[in-house]
Amino acid sequence: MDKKQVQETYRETTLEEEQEYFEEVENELQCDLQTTQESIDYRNQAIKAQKKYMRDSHGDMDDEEFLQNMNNVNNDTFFIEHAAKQVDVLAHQIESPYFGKIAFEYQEDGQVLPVYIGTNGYWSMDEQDQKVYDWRAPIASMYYDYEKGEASYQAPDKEYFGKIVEKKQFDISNGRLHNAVDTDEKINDMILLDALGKNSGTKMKSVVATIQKEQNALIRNKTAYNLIVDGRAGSGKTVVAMHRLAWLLFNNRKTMLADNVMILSPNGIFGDYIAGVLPEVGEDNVPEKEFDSLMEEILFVDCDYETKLEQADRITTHPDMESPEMKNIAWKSSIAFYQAFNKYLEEYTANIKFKDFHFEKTEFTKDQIEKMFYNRFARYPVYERFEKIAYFIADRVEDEQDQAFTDEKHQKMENQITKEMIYQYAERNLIELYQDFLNSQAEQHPGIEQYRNEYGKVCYEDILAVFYLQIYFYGCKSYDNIKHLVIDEMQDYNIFQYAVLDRIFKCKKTILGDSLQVLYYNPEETVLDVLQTVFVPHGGTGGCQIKTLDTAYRSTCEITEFCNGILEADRASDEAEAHPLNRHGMEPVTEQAESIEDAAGFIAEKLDYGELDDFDNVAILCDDEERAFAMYKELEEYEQVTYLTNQSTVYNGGVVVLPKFLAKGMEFDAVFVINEQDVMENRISRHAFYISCTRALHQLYVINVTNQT
Ligand SMILES: Nc1ncnc2c1ncn2[C@@H]1O[C@H](COP(=O)(O)OP(=O)(O)OP(=O)(O)O)[C@@H](O)[C@H]1O
Repeated sequence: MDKKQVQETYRETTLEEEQEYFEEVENELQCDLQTTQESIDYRNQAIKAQKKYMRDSHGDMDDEEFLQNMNNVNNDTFFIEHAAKQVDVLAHQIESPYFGKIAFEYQEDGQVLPVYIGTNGYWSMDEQDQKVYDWRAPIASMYYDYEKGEASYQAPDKEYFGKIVEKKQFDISNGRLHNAVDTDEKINDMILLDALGKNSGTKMKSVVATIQKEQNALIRNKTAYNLIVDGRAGSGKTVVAMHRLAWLLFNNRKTMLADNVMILSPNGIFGDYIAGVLPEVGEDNVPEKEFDSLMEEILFVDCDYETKLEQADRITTHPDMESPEMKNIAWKSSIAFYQAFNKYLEEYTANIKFKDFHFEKTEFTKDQIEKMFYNRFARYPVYERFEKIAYFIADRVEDEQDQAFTDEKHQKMENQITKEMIYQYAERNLIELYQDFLNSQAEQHPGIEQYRNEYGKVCYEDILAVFYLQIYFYGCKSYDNIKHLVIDEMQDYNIFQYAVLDRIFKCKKTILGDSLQVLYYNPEETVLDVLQTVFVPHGGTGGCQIKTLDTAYRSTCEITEFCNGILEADRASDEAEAHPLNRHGMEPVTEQAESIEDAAGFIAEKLDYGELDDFDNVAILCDDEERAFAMYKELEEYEQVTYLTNQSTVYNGGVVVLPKFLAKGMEFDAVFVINEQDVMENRISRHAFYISCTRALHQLYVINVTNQT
């Protein structure tokens, strides 16, 4: 650790001194940018020359020389790709190299280290000095965690203690230092409020300069295997998720690349919405997937099944919790049902009837197979155990035939043996097996045996259980390269989905959501109960740490309080409501409209009078796709109005009409919520209403259509 400045008594820097330091850093960055750019140009010339040489002397070249030349071209190309990224980072740094500073006085020797903190770090080759620290560096954590006074940070070697003797925030943009202010809590609040008062933009941005202490603790959490964040609407869960990924990638450079992490997202638009955050902090984007496409990719059971959206439609058409549909969904997503199914599968597995097994002239006794199946390989999925046993049988065949098989022949034989064993002992149609289980439960739960919807498709809640069954038996290795999984909107997954995800992604996870933003609600148990059932500690791994976030950063105080009111009756006594920040705006407006045309007229008037012109993003949220389309038709003459569906993957701002369920996780400067039903009537519609209203940053309009359909 370099301590650059040793001072008897520390004196805070003046603006002139900061200006000097700033210019010094800017000059170095400019030089670095120029050198990097020149080396790119040089390598580009080299590639051109190399290619020309290869073309001209193609006939005279032997293979070795040709390969050597190709290698040179590839190396240069690789260099250019890397340098181009560096150019992007440097260009960004020249605009704004850092946003904050602390000076830390070490307890052990009294030396003071000034630490400038930026979106990316900067190491000066000339001075061999860390001019700017990346916000993810261990020492930078103190900037978010402490005011002036005693502080400490955990470096890889040990924890360092001391005190912060200076803390500054810089106003830097377009390569100019406009101001430097000494910060305390009050100033921090002003800077945060200023950031939140701006328009939302169509893509999520990084907020490295204003990360809050409680968010920082989650972003840098090292102790949880599965970190669960239950945070109120707008409390920064997605912010935490994206910055945590950036932190993980930065601090595990050697073992974790962008391809080794994955985000499970609620829909395609959400993926587009978050796509800018990682590149902004100099990281590559990470793969992102929706649960249903993961299931489509892995599930091999041959049947027609309902999608999540079709299930959502069924839920909204039967919102009565006592209807047979809802009762079935509730029961089949419950912890008790999951446990009963597991018990059934354990019994099924325990009762497999083994016999002596013959392959060619080699024999394995029933006892030998049973021992391997129930003891040695008991921790593997059922059919994977057969694969493991097959390996030993193939070895025995090899020995007895006194031949050395090639790897390929060995593998072929293992596959054949596995197939044979499954056929002899355990071959079952998974749907039939599931049906058997349902029938076994039918006496206690009449109607449970019904697993197809009115169109003959396997219901969504049932296909999730069947998917689990497949993974239980066959396992899945497709995602063994993933080292961290982020699951956003955790309240939207049921117990089978979590059990499947736990078996497919055998890695650490960050799981974030809001138990109040649940659409379909089982009053008996919460998503937190579900997570604690699935993610139990085993063999030193697993288990979960549950954390909460209660401050609502997105919306004005007025909107947050309006939203809290919607769920007042539903909130359990131990569930905290969202705490608004001290950011004020217009009171939410509630209007009555006679018809959808009337509601559209209200919005059109605002468009005509330019009342929404100050906003980049405005959303009109309708009950479902059909109603959203009808509203869009009313407003389509306005060229800034567009329509978003479940198939949309890009959102470019403007005024957008979309169904309420698609707005999950997103935010807009102003929101119009169109209610064509009595939204306060039942729990599901109240929650859908709550989710819609919590999307608004600055203005909220609720339009209740009276001639309800
Ligand atoms: N520390 C912060 N500094 C600046 N802005 C922040 C901060 N934390 C959150 N925000 C802003 O608050 C808004 C809400 O954040 P985010 O979308 O992460 O919340 P969320 O908890 O995922 O919300 P929801 O569950 O309602 O979708 C975003 O505009 C985000 O940029």
